[in-house]
Amino acid sequence: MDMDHAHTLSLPNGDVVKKPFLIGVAGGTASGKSTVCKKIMTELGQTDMDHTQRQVVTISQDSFYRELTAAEKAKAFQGLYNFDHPDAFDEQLMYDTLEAILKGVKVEIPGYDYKTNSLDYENKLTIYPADVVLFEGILVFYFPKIRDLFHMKLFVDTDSDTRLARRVPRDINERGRDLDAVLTQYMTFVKPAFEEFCSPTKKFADVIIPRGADNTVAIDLIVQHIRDLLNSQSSSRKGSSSNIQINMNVDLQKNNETGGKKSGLVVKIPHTPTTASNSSCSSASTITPTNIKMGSFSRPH
Ligand SMILES: Nc1ncnc2c1ncn2[C@@H]1O[C@H](COP(=O)(O)OP(=O)(O)O)[C@@H](O)[C@H]1O
Ligand SMILES: O=c1ccn([C@@H]2O[C@H](COP(=O)(O)O)[C@@H](O)[C@H]2O)c(=O)[nH]1
Repeated sequence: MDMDHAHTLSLPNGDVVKKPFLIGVAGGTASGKSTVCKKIMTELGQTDMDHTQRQVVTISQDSFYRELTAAEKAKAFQGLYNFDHPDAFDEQLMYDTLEAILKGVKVEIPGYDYKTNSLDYENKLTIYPADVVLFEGILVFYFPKIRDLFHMKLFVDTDSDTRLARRVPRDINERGRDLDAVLTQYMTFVKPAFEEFCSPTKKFADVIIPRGADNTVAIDLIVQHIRDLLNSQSSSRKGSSSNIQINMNVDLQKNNETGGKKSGLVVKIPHTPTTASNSSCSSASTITPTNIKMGSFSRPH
């Protein structure tokens, strides 16, 4: 199989399949990862579209939890199972599935039933070859092999009080939990695991989104970037030989240096976009006001 440097794969039989652009979306529990992904899909007009026709799809890391034994399930019901430890996930299956998606293969992924703490094979999600795939979850940047598959990495950064305040009612109302179990699980596993495994992965992000889905500036920028990407893909399918250029390495952190008074942005755009991966943006023009620092990076492979 011949893999070109743009966005398609040429199969030995001459067929050409899409090679998706893979975006990882990490962040603590209830930080707003799914909501951010939904907003991105909606703004791109994808949610009303037949799922076989979508150019952007979202999958959840929760679909890769390991099956629990009966004893583990009994613990889980009392909030005494650690779903926030990396070992709770099937890393190999996650990797193989993302690899298949990147090769343009149609894959089936189970849903997840939080009420029974188990994978839901009745509600499988079929992922058709798509242009952009969003993969969201608490530990999507934890595993180095998986982290390296992403072409772009977003971290949804919502403060822990807000996250707890969202998680408690969500787990009670939507995930069938009682208050005692939710708080026990949070204090025993969720909070310590966030500090140990999730929060340190923020440093791998290309874009940090403070306040999650409320941050419309960040989401609009990301959406615009994806639009540019999809446009460049469709023009390249029409015959252009240019690679996809990604001219963002955005750090959407609060601007503390200005004491929060000036919530401006600094957008640096390279004069001449290059394909050098992780290259710094030394000769850049500056657009203000913004609190975004942009470098440039390009699609790996
Ligand atoms: N910006 C927001 N304002 C208010 N509630 C929100 C916001 N973002 C998410 N929520 C709510 O918080 C809960 C967790 O959000 P979700 O997007 O599912 O987070 P995650 O995918 O990170 O667990 C959900 O009930 C959701 O409706
Ligand atoms: O059976 C389960 C599986 C997962 N969890 C908790 O879910 C979150 C991850 O989902 P978010 O949507 O990112 O919150 C994780 O913190 C697990 O503790 C669960 O409680 N039960």
